[in-house]
Amino acid sequence: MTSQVTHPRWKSSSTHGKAYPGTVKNFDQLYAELAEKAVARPEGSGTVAALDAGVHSIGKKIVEEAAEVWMACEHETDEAAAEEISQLLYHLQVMMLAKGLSLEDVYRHL
Ligand SMILES: N=c1c2ncn([C@@H]3O[C@H](COP(=O)(O)OP(=O)(O)OP(=O)(O)O)[C@@H](O)[C@H]3O)c2ncn1[C@@H]1O[C@H](COP(=O)(O)O)[C@@H](O)[C@H]1O
Repeated sequence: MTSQVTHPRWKSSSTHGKAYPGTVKNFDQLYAELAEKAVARPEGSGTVAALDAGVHSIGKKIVEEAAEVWMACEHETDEAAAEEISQLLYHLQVMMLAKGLSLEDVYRHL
């Protein structure tokens, strides 16, 4: 049987940025920013350093962040859980770039 999860905040929060301050970026915008950095390679970019470290290192970071998401969701505040989830999404995007995968490559499986 398929279980359905419902959460009141899914209904009340905007998915189009209206509920957030102007500085907040969405998933596509972050990917575009990281893709640009991968090419321009600005000094001090953690993304460039992560890409240079390679797929193995990025993979380890993803596993670490995934564990932090799990722990935060079970034992910490919703805010902490949301922050950990954002970090996991970031590292997944870094892996996509390392592998040369576009957003469309991933989205077509959703
Ligand atoms: N959204 C993120 C982001 N989320 C997570 N992280 C990285 O992931 C780490 C996660 O923090 P943790 O506390 O879990 O890990 P940590 O063990 O303290 O950190 P490390 O020692 O492992 O780096 C952070 O320290 C960052 O290095 C991010 N790094 C960058 N971004 C965004 O990516 C864009 C490009 O960033 P730069 O490439 O650094 O310019 C900017 O918009 C940033 O805001």
